[in-house]
Amino acid sequence: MPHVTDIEIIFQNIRRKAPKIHCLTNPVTMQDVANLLLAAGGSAVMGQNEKEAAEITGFCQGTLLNTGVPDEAKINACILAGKKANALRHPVVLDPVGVGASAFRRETIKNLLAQVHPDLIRCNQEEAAVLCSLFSDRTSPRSHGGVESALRLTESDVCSTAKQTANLFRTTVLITGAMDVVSDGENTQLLTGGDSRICRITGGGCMLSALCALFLCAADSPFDAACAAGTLWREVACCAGRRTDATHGGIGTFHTQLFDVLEEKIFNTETDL
Ligand SMILES: Nc1ncnc2c1ncn2[C@@H]1O[C@H](COP(=O)(O)OP(=O)(O)OP(=O)(O)O)[C@@H](O)[C@H]1O
Ligand SMILES: Cc1ncsc1CCO
Repeated sequence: MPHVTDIEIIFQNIRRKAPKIHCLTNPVTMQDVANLLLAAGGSAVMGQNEKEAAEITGFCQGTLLNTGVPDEAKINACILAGKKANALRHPVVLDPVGVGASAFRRETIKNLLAQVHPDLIRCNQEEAAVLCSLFSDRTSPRSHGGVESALRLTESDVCSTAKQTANLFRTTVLITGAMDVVSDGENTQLLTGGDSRICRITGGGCMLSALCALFLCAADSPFDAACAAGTLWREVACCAGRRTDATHGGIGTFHTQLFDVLEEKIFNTETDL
């Protein structure tokens, strides 16, 4: 896990650079993703028409390929944006939402991964297992949870899956769930804490993927960025939960508090949360 001062340096870089992220995302969580990036000190440009995707990538600093609610044109736009970002050496984050949910998703995301190199894959346990099965002889999970994970891996299995995914795609991976694991194939880091109420709002993972894209624009390596973003998002959920309890709030309060706490952590590090 990055040292506190390393996280502070990432925060300073974000505040100074205000990175703009080209987000190819999904209509379910699009507004949360845009607001999260603004709360965290960056900004979003949503553009997923094939005719403009690469052009928009060119003036942004990072690229988020969230394949939720896919169609052919959207995946083609992801490929165009991803290739352009690779050519410019801009960081690319892939969030392969529900990749196991249909043959169409498996085929199109496999095609995307054959043409675009993500610097970070942020996914849940089931999505990681399905990705591995696409490019190895690992068997695909037999039942799937749609966009949620039907898998509940042990700590040692999730660590070995993270390492396998990182090695297979020569990248860094952040697998989320009851515990998170970051691996670049050599280093593996477990992240714990948080608040399980995050599973009762949609987009907890989509927002984290956007935060990772922002942190990749401000950290020394994808591994440091993923550890810092994953750790921060769990701390944010924990503080949001405490504040929700203190005001006897429900899941709507928790959702709103995620944005308030994130903004305070990045812009007012002196605040006692
Ligand atoms: N049981 C849990 N307890 C605490 N935090 C959790 C738990 N499960 C997931 N999280 C956290 O929720 C966030 C989202 O992870 P999750 O695995 O739910 O992503 P996802 O399935 O891609 O989400 P979505 O599809 O809703 O965007 C991560 O920060 C993760 O650490
Ligand atoms: C529910 C849902 N379906 C596609 S994307 C999404 C948001 C959480 O990933």
